[in-house]
Amino acid sequence: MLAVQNVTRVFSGRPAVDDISFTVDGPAFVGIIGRSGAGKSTFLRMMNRLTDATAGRICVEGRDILSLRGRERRAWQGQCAMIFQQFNLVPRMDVVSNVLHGLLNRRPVLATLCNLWSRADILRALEILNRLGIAEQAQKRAEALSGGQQQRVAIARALMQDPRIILADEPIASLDPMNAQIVMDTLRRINVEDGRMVIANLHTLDTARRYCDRVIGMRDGRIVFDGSPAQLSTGAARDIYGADHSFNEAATSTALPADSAADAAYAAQLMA
Ligand SMILES: Nc1ncnc2c1ncn2[C@@H]1O[C@H](COP(=O)(O)OP(=O)(O)OP(=O)(O)O)[C@@H](O)[C@H]1O
Repeated sequence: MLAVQNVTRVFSGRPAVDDISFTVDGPAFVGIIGRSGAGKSTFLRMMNRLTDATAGRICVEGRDILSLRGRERRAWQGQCAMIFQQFNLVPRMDVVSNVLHGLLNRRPVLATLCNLWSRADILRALEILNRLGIAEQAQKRAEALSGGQQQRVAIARALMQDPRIILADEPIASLDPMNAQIVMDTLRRINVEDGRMVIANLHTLDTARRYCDRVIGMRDGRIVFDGSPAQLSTGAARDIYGADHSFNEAATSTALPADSAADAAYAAQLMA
């Protein structure tokens, strides 16, 4: 499904991503970990063509998406939705309009400027919000929601694009542990239930171990680990983070609560 072949991105003579290659066969949940500056965001930005690569190919079902131009490039950007650490919602706009903005690059500019959405689009946005457990927030301004709710709105906006791949750049880095768990559970559901590939840059090892099928470790622009969560030992993590023997895993932990009341309530909602 995805083949990353010898991809490099150089900024001012220095490689931010340095000749990386890997393949993913199905709609897996892939976590990318590594210290700040390892090249994780640059890779995601090349995947969705926000940043050009200096060299290499990224093939999705046989098509090199790095070579797409103009309309084809924009169509590709619609197929791989991006989720950001800071949610990137329009704060003063209501939730459902924020979700509808996932359709931006599919409709005429004038219709968007006049806020003209079809009934079918609005119903779909509400359906997605309902699926993510935040339908009752639909009419509130985005800025009135908690961080975790805002990130779920951002996920809803991404789903509105009906993407094949979801790229999440540190999606829980601004959230408290409970909301971090809710957002990660939501991404996992979308991965499992819809069969959409998720590639998430993560800053905590325990999150990568708990949610990912596969973990890629980057250091100085290169892949230094590629394996299952079970293979991600403390020693492997030490290599990825370039740390010495004093490396303490707790420093990369969100300390997710395993059985808090909020988790139980969310789990009940998922099973309803
Ligand atoms: N637009 C740019 N211009 C110049 N250098 C850049 C640019 N974007 C990224 N870099 C550099 O590329 C390297 C990798 O950055 P990148 O943001 O990809 O790392 P990261 O692993 O995502 O780190 P973080 O977790 O802090 O976001 C860094 O040295 C960064 O300074």
